[in-house]
Amino acid sequence: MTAKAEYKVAVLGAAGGIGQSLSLLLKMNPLISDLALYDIANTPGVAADLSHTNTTCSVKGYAGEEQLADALKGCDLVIIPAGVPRKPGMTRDDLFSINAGIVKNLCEACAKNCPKAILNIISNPVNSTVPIASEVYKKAGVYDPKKIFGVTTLDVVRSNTFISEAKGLDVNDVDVPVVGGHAGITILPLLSQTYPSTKFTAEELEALTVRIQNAGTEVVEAKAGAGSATLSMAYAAARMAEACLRGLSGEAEVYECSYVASSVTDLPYFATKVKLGPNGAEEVLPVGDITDYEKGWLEKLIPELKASIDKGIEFANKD
Ligand SMILES: NC(=O)C1=CN([C@@H]2O[C@H](COP(=O)(O)OP(=O)(O)OC[C@H]3O[C@@H](n4cnc5c(N)ncnc54)[C@H](O)[C@@H]3O)[C@@H](O)[C@H]2O)C=CC1
Ligand SMILES: O=C([O-])CC(=O)C(=O)O
Repeated sequence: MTAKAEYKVAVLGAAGGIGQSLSLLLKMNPLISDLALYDIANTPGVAADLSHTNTTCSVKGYAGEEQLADALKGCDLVIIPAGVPRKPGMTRDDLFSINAGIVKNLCEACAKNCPKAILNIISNPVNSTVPIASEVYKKAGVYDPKKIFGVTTLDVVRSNTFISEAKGLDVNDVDVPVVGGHAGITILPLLSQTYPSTKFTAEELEALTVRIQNAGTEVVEAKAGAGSATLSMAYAAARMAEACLRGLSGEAEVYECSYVASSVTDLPYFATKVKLGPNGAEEVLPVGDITDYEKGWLEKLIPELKASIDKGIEFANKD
């Protein structure tokens, strides 16, 4: 099925490291008719630059809070990579003090100007920023749990890459579900569910699991103070955006792992595979059969993820 270019997508934080690369990938997506690039500054330049590429999508830059409403009006999908990235030695939770307020303000504007749009939240700590966004939408009376997604696609992209390299598989065939959240031990790759079915030794399991959990830090350390993953994140966010738009367009059987409102565990938010459709998250799939090794990680991650969720909910409701 070939869907037409008919969707308006906004990127909030579009002049940043992720924002610029992601905007380029979105400009190449045939499903998108209008791309709105918003940031506190520099988006007119990014938009002028991108507007010279000969793809169908039209692009416009919006800079400063007074232009945010116009950027959001009529949007089908809003992607949020606004906020500060990590430096070596920091955890994602160390970004909370700055990014929580940024995400809260941007989500207030989304709830007002495009309440029915799908939200893809990239800004860290995702484990807390998704609960913040949801609380903002509840307060505004427009909450729809099917529409708010924490972007954890990079964890899947990394798992597919590392496992295909370790096992000599064609990376295009490999699919590894990643559940839980998006920080340290809350990232739980389910290697026992690797497609195609693959056997791992205990040592391989431990090394791959820990590498996937620390892959963000691997990039932060390699960039040595110049930020965190931007190119691989833009690639992953473009993949998630495409899945959301294919779902909206009515395409059947579109799935991605994402951190969403969930009743799969006792936690109110949890990442598992999600079926995407015309209303957003049509179905949140269960964790499925997991090994004792994976159960051990799952037990360990629950209290940490709960604390991050509670922190986000408390922040959003504090005044
Ligand atoms: N979910 C995930 O898997 C990943 C998440 N991230 C997160 O994405 C975020 C962005 O990372 P980068 O692009 O590398 O950072 P960056 O610093 O290069 O870009 C961030 C952009 O946000 C903008 N910004 C700040 N306040 C804003 C506001 N109120 N409204 C609109 N824009 C605003 C800045 O002007 C800047 O252009 C970070 O929080 C980072 O931790 C990064 C990689 C992976
Ligand atoms: O590690 C970071 O701070 C950025 C991020 O979320 C990732 O690369 O997975």
